[in-house]
Amino acid sequence: MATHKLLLLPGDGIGVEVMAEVKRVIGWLEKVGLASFAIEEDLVGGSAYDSCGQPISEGAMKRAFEADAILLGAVGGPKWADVAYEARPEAGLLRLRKDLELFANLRPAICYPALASASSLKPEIIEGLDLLIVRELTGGVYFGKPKEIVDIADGQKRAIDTQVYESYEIERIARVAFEIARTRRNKVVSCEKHNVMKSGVLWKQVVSEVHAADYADVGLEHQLADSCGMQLVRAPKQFDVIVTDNLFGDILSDVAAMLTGSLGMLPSASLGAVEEISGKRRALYEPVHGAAPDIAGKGVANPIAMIGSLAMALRYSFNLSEAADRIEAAIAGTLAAGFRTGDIAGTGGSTVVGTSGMGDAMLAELDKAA
Ligand SMILES: NC(=O)C1=CN([C@@H]2O[C@H](COP(=O)(O)OP(=O)(O)OC[C@H]3O[C@@H](n4cnc5c(N)ncnc54)[C@H](O)[C@@H]3O)[C@@H](O)[C@H]2O)C=CC1
Ligand SMILES: CC(C)CC(=O)C(=O)O
Ligand SMILES: [Mg+2]
Repeated sequence: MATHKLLLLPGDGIGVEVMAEVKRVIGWLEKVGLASFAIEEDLVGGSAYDSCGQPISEGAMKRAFEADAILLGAVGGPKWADVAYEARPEAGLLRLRKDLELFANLRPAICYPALASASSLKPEIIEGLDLLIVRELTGGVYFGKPKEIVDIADGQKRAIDTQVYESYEIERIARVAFEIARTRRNKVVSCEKHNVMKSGVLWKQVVSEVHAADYADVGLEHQLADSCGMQLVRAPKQFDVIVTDNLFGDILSDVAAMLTGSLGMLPSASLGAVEEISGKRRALYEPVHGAAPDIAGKGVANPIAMIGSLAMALRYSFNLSEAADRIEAAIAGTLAAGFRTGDIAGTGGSTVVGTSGMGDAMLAELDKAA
């Protein structure tokens, strides 16, 4: 069996706590012979800043380039609120995404049957929900220049962020969305704001051109981002694949997370281009949520998004679909058996557990099915 190079970057806050549960699942996969890993671990975010004065060290970046895949917990927290902007914890994650050219961020939102009542929406609105947000991850306003705060007249200041998209960036993310849609329900909604933003005008035009040229068999609808947010909470099951830019994708995926019951449920994969000769692609897997300082250190964080991110790594980076299926089935089984962390506890009839208790339940479920 091939041994895969896996870099673990737990990060800060609950990132460390949920990564601890993933390590146990990795140990289980190796124990039963479903996977073999050469594992390295390093710092990112505030923990890296505390150690070396940077949100990611050059050594960690080298390891990231050498890894077959990266698993990242989460970064950030109030401890680093006064750190220089360039060295803030989030800058470490943004550098990883940009330098590794991880332009395609897949954020699936699935409502597990057992959690239909955990959502803030009525069960009938979200039962059976299975949508995928394809978020452009290396362009747009998160990276556009200029990005600054400058002094202007009369003691006033001006803050500038710049939304920049070039057509090749839109084309490649559109292709990812159309390709994936063909393996699902064959429907793409492209989301931008062409009514007020030039980048939205180009986005809509390029997506339409790519569609007409190569994907006319796939359903395509354009929605303005604000309306798309409204539709996500009005009738989320209308969506199959949503393709959108970096900022709108960030916001809409937090909304989609709550449809499934909690931010603690949503995994993600950030993928680079497929290399022509090796067929490999750079990849980083992380939960959609952040470091959750409000619950960090309490042992109550939901590890399912992090464990689901491992399942995505097994599927997308290592072609270990049996191992991925087993983990995803264990997530569904654990929820069906009534185990809940506080964020998805709902009312009555369930066993409320902490982070490691959810890990225990997941391992028991994996053992049961082994
Ligand atoms: N990918 C990353 O590393 C991300 C980092 N952040 C950073 O995290 C810090 C906190 O940001 P917030 O806006 O509070 O977002 P957050 O995602 O950390 O938390 C938002 C809310 O969701 C809850 N939550 C999140 N994950 C959970 C889990 N697994 N189980 C149970 N509850 C969970 C939190 O307790 C909190 O109430 C900031 O520094 C932010 O920049 C935010 C989002 C993504
Ligand atoms: C750099 C991250 C903190 C941005 C974010 O919220 C995300 O990617 O989900
Ligand atoms: Mg976010």
